[in-house]
Amino acid sequence: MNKPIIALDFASKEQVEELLSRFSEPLFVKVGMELYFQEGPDLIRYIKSQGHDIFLDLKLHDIPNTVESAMRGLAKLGVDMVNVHAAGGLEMMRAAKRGLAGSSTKLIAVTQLTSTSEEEMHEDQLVYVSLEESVLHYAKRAMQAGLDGVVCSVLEAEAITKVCGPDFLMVTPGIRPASVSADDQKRVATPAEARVKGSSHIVVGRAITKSENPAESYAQIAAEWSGRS
Ligand SMILES: O=C(O)c1cc(=O)[nH]c(=O)n1[C@@H]1O[C@H](COP(=O)(O)O)[C@@H](O)[C@H]1O
Repeated sequence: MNKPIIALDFASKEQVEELLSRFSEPLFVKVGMELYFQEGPDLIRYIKSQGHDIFLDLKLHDIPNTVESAMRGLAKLGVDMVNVHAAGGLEMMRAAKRGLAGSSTKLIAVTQLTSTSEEEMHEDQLVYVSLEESVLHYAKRAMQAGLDGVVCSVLEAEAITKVCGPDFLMVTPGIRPASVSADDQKRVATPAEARVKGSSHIVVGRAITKSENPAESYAQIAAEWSGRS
């Protein structure tokens, strides 16, 4: 069972140090735009020096040439996973993969954000299919482009496995233990539901980082995710 990925949605290295100081084991952490835009590659090198795996979540979405060049730069950081928006298209995803050639960094594509409801997808994107159909379409395109998997919600995981097979990564944010508020997330599920529905990884931010005792919350979530509780 892969470790839960902790979303380090912080504004500074000091906050990262404070959180990491509460753990004694190697973690899988996610660095997103908020943190990376303020602390940059030095922070990535720092987290790696502490022995943690990193998902660098910058959700690239641009013309293929720009994405390929950006990925060539990110490949040098030696992170474990990066992502693009599947909405950037098949050619953009292929370009992203070319940019990572020679590195072992996994590349995944965001399908529909877990903060998006079906109604919002219709209104904002004028995409008039079901949300699951849209996510499945993006998953198929990501697979066709040779990517390692997708970011999706737990609610679509079973349908994606049927089409893309069990080895295709399904990294699922929008994870909330039963007692925790959904905040801005619309398509949420518990760690246990993620296991049952076949997620390969869960991403958990606020349920850990805003908790009174992050290490204890992490341990509870990891136990539920792995079926030990
Ligand atoms: O790519 C992501 O990581 C991502 C995709 C998505 O569809 N939904 C989503 O919530 N995320 C990220 O996952 C994390 C979820 O954080 P919490 O809602 O606090 O658990 C945030 O860092 C989001 O940026």
